[in-house]
Amino acid sequence: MIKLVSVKKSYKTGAEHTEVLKDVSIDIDKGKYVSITGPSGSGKSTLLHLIGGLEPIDEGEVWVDGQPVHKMKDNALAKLRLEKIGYVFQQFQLLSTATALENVMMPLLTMFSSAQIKKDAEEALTRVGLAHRLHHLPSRLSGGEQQRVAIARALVTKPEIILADEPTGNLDSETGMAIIDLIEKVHEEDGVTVVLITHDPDLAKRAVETIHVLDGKVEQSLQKAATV
Ligand SMILES: Nc1ncnc2c1ncn2[C@@H]1O[C@H](COP(=O)(O)OP(=O)(O)OP(=O)(O)O)[C@@H](O)[C@H]1O
Repeated sequence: MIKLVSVKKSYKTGAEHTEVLKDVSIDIDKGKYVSITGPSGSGKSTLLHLIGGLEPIDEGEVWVDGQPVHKMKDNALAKLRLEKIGYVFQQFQLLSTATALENVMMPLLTMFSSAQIKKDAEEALTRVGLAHRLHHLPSRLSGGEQQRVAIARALVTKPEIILADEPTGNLDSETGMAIIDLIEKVHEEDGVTVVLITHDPDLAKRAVETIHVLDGKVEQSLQKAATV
């Protein structure tokens, strides 16, 4: 489902040149639940951005569902992202002036009629336990509720892949665990491929495989005691 072949990625800021990923190859099968771990600044978010086609690579190949992300033009990439990928971020990234319902309707705006969009968004919010919060602005929701809205927004297009960048990073441990339970439920029920960045070793162990990022290289390994 996701394949990176000998990928290199660096950033230039003024005279500074940071080589973030040096020679990265990974292979994630359809329906797998994979965690990404590694020290701060090691390149975990960069790796997730490359998988999601959010940033260009310097060298190598990125394949998502058989499509060559490294060769695709902006329009084709936008279509791939919309149809295949749901993102969940640490900072929720909700539009503050839009209600929960409007935030979840947004990814669908170019796709369907308005009645269908509203129905799908309501269903997604109901699925994450927020049927009673449809018309709340993000500022009137708790952190955990805001992350549920973000998950509903990721799910509303029925993606095959969920990319989650530290989704529990801004939440207390109990709320964070409820969010992980929700992501795992979606993974199990829908067979969605999940790639999740986490600093928490216990959370990382719940995935079937772990990709550890260190010094620009990655090591992909099976969990010995995977629970999911
Ligand atoms: N757009 C950018 N421009 C310049 N440098 C960048 C950019 N994005 C990331 N970097 C640099 O690339 C390196 C890897 O960043 P990245 O965010 O991928 O690390 P991370 O492992 O996700 O870190 P954290 O765990 O702290 O979120 C860092 O040194 C960072 O400063």
